[in-house]
Amino acid sequence: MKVNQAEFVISAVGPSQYPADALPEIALAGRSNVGKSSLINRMIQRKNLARTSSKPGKTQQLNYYRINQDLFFVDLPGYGYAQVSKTEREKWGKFIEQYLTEREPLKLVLQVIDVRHPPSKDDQAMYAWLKHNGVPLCIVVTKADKIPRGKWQQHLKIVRETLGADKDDPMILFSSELGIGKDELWSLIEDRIGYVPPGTVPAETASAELEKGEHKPASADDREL
Ligand SMILES: Nc1nc2c(ncn2[C@@H]2O[C@H](COP(=O)(O)OP(=O)(O)OP(=O)(O)O)[C@@H](O)[C@H]2O)c(=O)[nH]1
Ligand SMILES: [Mg+2]
Repeated sequence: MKVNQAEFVISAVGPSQYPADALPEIALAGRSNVGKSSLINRMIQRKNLARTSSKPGKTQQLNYYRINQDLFFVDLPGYGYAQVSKTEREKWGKFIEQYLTEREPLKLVLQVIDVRHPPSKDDQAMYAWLKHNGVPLCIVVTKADKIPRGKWQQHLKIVRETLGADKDDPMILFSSELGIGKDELWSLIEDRIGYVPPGTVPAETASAELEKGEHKPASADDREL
């Protein structure tokens, strides 16, 4: 997808604040500091539209970013951040669970995992919970630039095994630093939201034209000798 326009829309703290545009939504879930906001910035090629930080716990609300008039990225607060109080965590947990299970325009959750470490207990619980609730997901294994290329496959295997992921769950290796995986992730998102690039002739129109004979192959008489 060509990103012509990307803008921050709202930090929502409750369903009444979710945008009413009915555009498809792609949400990002993952441990605090794993690189969710950086991933959004890389996908839209902006340095710091989604606020990032080397300190965990930066993203505290559901932050909506509108991309063209095509979709929203929804940056969720990171989980597993010990310094947030237990009551606060429970409150946020309920709010996010509700979003993930009830939000109609939500088309895909990107579960973001750090390539360097086996998925944590929180990652495993999140994966199991998403599957249990039938939420469509893609595992995005990020910070690929932090380990040598020769170790990528081995680490991806550990991620899949530790999560207990199904073999048909999509998994994409990513690096916000270098842009690895960006095109692959866009293709998957486009597929899931049924994106048709501008200027494309829809399949029905093309076949209707063929039926009308507008693209009839040249007859034998027309052929040059
Ligand atoms: N080398 C490298 N660093 C990364 C990558 N992605 C993120 N980082 C760094 O990791 C830190 C955390 O990134 P964020 O994008 O803020 O993480 P987050 O998951 O949004 O964190 P919270 O909002 O706290 O949940 C920052 O210092 C980023 O620069 C990556 O692909 N490669
Ligand atoms: Mg963030």
